[in-house]
Amino acid sequence: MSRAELVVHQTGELLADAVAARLLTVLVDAQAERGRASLVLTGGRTGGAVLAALRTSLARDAVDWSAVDFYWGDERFLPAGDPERNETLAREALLDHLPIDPARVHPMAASDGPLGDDPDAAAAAYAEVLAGAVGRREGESVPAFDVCLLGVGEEGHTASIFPDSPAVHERRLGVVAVRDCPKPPPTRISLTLPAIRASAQVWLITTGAGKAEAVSAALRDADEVAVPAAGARGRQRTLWIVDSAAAALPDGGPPR
Ligand SMILES: O=C(O)[C@H](O)[C@@H](O)[C@H](O)[C@H](O)COP(=O)(O)O
Repeated sequence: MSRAELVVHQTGELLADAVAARLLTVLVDAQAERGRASLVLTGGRTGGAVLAALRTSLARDAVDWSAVDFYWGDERFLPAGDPERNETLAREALLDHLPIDPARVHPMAASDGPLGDDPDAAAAAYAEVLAGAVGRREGESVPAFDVCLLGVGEEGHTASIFPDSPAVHERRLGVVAVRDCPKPPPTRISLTLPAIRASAQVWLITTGAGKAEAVSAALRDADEVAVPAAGARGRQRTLWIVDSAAAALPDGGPPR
């Protein structure tokens, strides 16, 4: 697993544009190398801002969007189209504006879909999607995502993996149902840390002073059970991309 690298941008707006630019470059390079690319999307404010910045980027169409596989790191287990779903956020901010191949968009199940209101069935179904995905390495049950975008919570959660939760202790399954989630809504589907760690690159993107403690703890190699975001590492690269407020500890010092 790669060591965490810190990238600081002055403001949240600049961060969104800079992550969009960085993402476009990685996707173009992946497609130049093998004709396709795969991206794991995240929910949350910061994740949404990056998608909007991608939509308006002048270089947007340097990517062949019909050859990108889109996945989600987590999803709120709600009815299809619910404004609180990360899929709804991604479609409105970006996907509805791109010439994507609908067959290459892989949302996590909604609570009113064919699987019914059963988050365990939804998690198992998503694990099947990953197991059959292109780009999966021999013997692996999860594809080597080119980039896994992740948000970070103030207490150090990432995706829907919260401190000392069943999800953070999961070592075998790649996708789990999450119940009684401290961040509403309470029921979610989430990739686990082993699934996240199958990624070539993991980018944790966060802004605001409220995240500074979590950023600092993770960059100081906090235990992943206490700070799940600390366990989100890519095989090739792990980037913590934050704004100045999230990079500065209350005493004004840098995170490390
Ligand atoms: O479904 C979700 O809520 C997200 O996946 C979650 O992990 C989010 O990314 C973080 O809580 C950060 O959210 P903000 O960027 O809004 O602070």
